[in-house]
Amino acid sequence: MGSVTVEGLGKAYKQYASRWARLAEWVTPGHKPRHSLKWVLRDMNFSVSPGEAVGILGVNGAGKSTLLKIITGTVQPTAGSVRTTGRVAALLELGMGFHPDFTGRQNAVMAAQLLGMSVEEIAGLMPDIEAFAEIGDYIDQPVRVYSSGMQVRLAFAVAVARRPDILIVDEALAVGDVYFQQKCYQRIQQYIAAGTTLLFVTHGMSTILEVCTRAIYLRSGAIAYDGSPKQAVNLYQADMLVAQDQGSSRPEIKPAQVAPEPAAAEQSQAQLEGSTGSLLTEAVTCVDARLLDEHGQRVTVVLSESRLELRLRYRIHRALDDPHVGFKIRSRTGAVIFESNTYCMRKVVGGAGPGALLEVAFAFPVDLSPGDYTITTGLANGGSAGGIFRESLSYLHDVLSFNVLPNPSSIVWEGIVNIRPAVQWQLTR
Ligand SMILES: Nc1ncnc2c1ncn2[C@@H]1O[C@H](COP(=O)(O)OP(=O)(O)OP(=O)(O)O)[C@@H](O)[C@H]1O
Repeated sequence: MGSVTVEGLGKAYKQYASRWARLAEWVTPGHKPRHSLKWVLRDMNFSVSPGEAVGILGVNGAGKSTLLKIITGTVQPTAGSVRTTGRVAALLELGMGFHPDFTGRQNAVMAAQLLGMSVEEIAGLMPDIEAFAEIGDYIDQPVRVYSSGMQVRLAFAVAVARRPDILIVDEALAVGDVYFQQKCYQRIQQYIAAGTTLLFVTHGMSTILEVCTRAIYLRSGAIAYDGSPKQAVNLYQADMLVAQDQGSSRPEIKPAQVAPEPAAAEQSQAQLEGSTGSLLTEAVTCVDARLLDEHGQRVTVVLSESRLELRLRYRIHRALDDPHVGFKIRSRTGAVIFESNTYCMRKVVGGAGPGALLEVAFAFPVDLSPGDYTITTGLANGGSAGGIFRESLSYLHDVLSFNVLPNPSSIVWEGIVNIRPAVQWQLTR
């Protein structure tokens, strides 16, 4: 179950010198060819065994999407063949196949039927689809009013409602927000552990390294490497480096973007309602959570190696003898990159009574690689040397998110944290 065999695969598109050449070919008797063939995939051979998680990488235009579309049957090959065994679920293009005038629920039913599910099975899975997509009442609105992120949420929820034998994902997750991405990665990893085969296209190198057991590196429509994810990523990055040296495809560096200024309390509460794993008690309310840059501006996008400040405000409703506040930063895949709190930082906030307002600011360097991160915050009472608090009073899971952009003067090449190594060398000739 869940295998893919690709033999002698090739794909060519017809290229015409002009629109008229296409028309001329069509109208001339015998359809005299006026096109040349552009081969975008050439002589591909590989097989994927059940349970493998295969990343497919390559620069823009290398042929990744075309390969996945041929495997899922939405594009026909010009040469060769593809065989799959088992149930395939694919997430290729945004809301692919969704009808804009039908509601999310109707589209979900149709999409699930296309995946081979029966009406009864879909009815049974619908609560799970709704819960996973987290789009609330929008499920009964026509898809044309959905944001692109909502479409991805629903499409992914349907694709993974039942564990497929083969799951094919093409960058689609990059559209969703970081909270949803983490949830998707967790589901993907559960399914891989349960035996699902994964074919995964992404430009996120760390994702390939974290999720995949094997990687195929495409260069100009042909397999340049098939093997360890690490080696594939090395090759890809070496090619990118050459391209950058030649002045092309250098990543665009944008200035820090300043977030609009909504009432932060509303933002955190709204976020909170949608987030799972949060803890709310009547002892305290988090009335504000925001990220500020070096100029005191609210931000959601920052440059690697700049500085950030996390500012939190809590209204305290009952006497607390030893309150402490902490936060953790998580990566797109949900891994905790850093966690600490005022207790671990050897700070005594001091007792507070009902009605008090506690404001805490954590300032830190963004020594992180480019990518998406979330922040989870917490307030507890009564620190202990064992690291466990007497009472946890507020825990806002993934209450904020931010995106780190590459800094042109940064030394980071890949990874998650920038450990700023010192370097020394000696060259003896
Ligand atoms: N319908 C089409 N007609 C003509 N050429 C096409 C068509 N679809 C794709 N191509 C070409 O095939 C090549 C491979 O495209 P493909 O989308 O598979 O690349 P990719 O590696 O997925 O790129 P990206 O990372 O930008 O998504 C590109 O040169 C593209 O222009």
